[in-house]
Amino acid sequence: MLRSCTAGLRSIWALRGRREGAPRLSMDLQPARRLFSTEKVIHKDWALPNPSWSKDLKLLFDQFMKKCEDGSWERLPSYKRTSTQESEDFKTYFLDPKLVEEERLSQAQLFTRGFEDGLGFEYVIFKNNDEKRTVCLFQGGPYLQGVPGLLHGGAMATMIDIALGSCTGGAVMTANLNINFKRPVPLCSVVVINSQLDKLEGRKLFLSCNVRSVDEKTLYSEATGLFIKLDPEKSST
Ligand SMILES: CCCCCCCCCCCCCCCC(=O)SCCNC(=O)CCNC(=O)[C@H](O)C(C)(C)COP(=O)(O)OP(=O)(O)OC[C@H]1O[C@@H](n2cnc3c(N)ncnc32)[C@H](O)[C@@H]1OP(=O)(O)O
Repeated sequence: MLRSCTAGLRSIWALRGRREGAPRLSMDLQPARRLFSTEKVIHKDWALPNPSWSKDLKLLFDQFMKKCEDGSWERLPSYKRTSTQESEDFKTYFLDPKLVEEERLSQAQLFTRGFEDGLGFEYVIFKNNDEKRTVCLFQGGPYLQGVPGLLHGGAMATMIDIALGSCTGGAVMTANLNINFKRPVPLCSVVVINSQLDKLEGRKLFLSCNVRSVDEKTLYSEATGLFIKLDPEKSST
């Protein structure tokens, strides 16, 4: 595990070195091309393998991609920024434009996707629509440390929230999240989050999940969540 983490860090440093050189090169580019490359970063799908992914993560990814071939499972793409349509949909609920300046909003991005490759949240979610469940493959990088050598519980809570939320679809918000942390998660290891929709009651979605090691022998956490479908008649702010 330690070796794969060190190897991961080495490839991260290699990537960082390359990226640090990138702005100098782009100085020569025409503005239109610069805009194009920025657009490419914004629209990049981050739920795909990169050099920081460990052997375990790549292996599981390949297994689930196979399951997608007959259409029973789908890989959910993941972007740094919400699409214009999604942002517009959410504005229906959060109407007060004074809350966040437009300029700040234009810089906004999903914080799980704000890290350099391998340093933060590396994850991909697969969804089985018929069974109303998802599987999230997650590798927490070195910047997510809490207790030395271990993943921060808040990072785990974030991934659990996202994993549970991926079982819902549409405009929902987390109203309640309960987590039992049973075993600490080693930093840079891969965990599997199995989530399911247990019950739908009006606008309330009751969900649960468990977090296990790749070999399924270690149960790291169990959680339940309540998500509420937003009511267009109500403003939440
Ligand atoms: C559109 C396209 C989307 C695409 C998008 C893509 C985004 C790319 C992925 C990003 C993924 C990031 C995932 C981040 C997910 C967060 O981080 S969400 C942020 C954290 N959560 C919050 O800030 C929520 C704050 N709370 C609220 O805004 C409001 O309380 C809520 C949750 C919207 C509910 O308010 P409300 O609509 O007025 O509902 P309300 O009438 O109070 O309650 C409805 C029912 O739920 C019950 N209820 C409400 N809260 C609770 C509670 N805490 N416990 C128990 N019961 C409760 C009520 O008792 C009521 O029950 P019934 O009487 O109907 O039986």
